[in-house]
Amino acid sequence: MSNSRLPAWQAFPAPAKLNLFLHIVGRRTDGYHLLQSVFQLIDIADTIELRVRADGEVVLHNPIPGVPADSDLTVRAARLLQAEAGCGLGVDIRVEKRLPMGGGLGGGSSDAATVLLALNRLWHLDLARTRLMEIGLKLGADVPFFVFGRNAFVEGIGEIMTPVTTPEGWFVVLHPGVHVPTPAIFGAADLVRDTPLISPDGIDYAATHNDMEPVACRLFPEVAAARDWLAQFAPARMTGSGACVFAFTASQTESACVLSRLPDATAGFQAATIAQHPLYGFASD
Ligand SMILES: C[C@@](CO)(OP(=O)(O)O)[C@H](O)COP(=O)(O)OP(=O)(O)OC[C@H]1O[C@@H](n2ccc(N)nc2=O)[C@H](O)[C@@H]1O
Ligand SMILES: Nc1ncnc2c1ncn2[C@@H]1O[C@H](COP(=O)(O)OP(=O)(O)O)[C@@H](O)[C@H]1O
Repeated sequence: MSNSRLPAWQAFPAPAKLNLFLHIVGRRTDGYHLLQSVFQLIDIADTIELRVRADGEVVLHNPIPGVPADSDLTVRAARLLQAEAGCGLGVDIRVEKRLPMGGGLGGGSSDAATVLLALNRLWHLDLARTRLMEIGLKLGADVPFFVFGRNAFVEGIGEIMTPVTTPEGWFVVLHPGVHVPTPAIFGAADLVRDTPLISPDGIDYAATHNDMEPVACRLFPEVAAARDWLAQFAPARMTGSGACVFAFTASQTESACVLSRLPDATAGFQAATIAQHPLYGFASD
């Protein structure tokens, strides 16, 4: 095929999430932890560019330094979808990373979900959302949420979803500049694993917390320092297994004002809430 006959690249967003709270409520027999959490979509995103190939190959054109192409969640998502749907088409992939890796913002999982949703359309698979969520769970516990595509009360290890309406506004998000390894937090002896169950109806956010936060703050004082700086302006907590911390503000002006006071050495950004994944319509219900 000559270059002029190649299909065009198409760009698709992969938004981040914040865990507005994260309770650990038990443990499965295989050691995986059972959670209750509200996952909130925000409008900062990676961009995934895709171009369909007729030869069945899945090719990542710009691997992330330190992540071999075969391990990249975008490549793994495309190959798993090919296998599960019995599809003979392939895809060229380019990933423009904006979301810090290992920040608790779900970047890798969102990249994978965007590949599943976009290829569902580009490969004309027409798989139902529930089927794509099942496939996504094989890639990571956060992937089903992004395929679900709406802010949700999430249970199990990340596969049970109840849609929730969350307050609209702006978050200030700080990256403390450390990498918190998720397995180290889940494996810690002092991790609280028996927080009482709550109901998704009428959540009192002030009465919630992130069970992983005290462990992350003990292991990485930088996380505690970032949270405590932010807490001068608004209630602040950690997302997921860290390292990012966030605070909610009602307006962009307010979040910009907090960011303007951020010490030079600390990385931070603002992001607005979104109610629905931009590729929500790419799977049928
Ligand atoms: C806690 C969350 C909340 O969103 O953290 P973030 O990754 O977003 O920070 C996720 O559920 C993280 O799930 P996931 O992203 O799949 O975790 P991984 O890094 O793949 O898991 C690493 C290890 O943590 C343990 N693990 C993970 C998920 C879980 N519900 N229970 C566990 O015990 C397992 O030992 C697993 O092998
Ligand atoms: N496309 C990808 N983007 C980010 N991380 C990826 C990707 N593919 C594989 N990974 C791996 O997944 C790990 C978790 O990344 P990420 O999802 O950004 O963090 P978190 O789960 O804390 O939000 C990374 O450290 C990296 O090794």
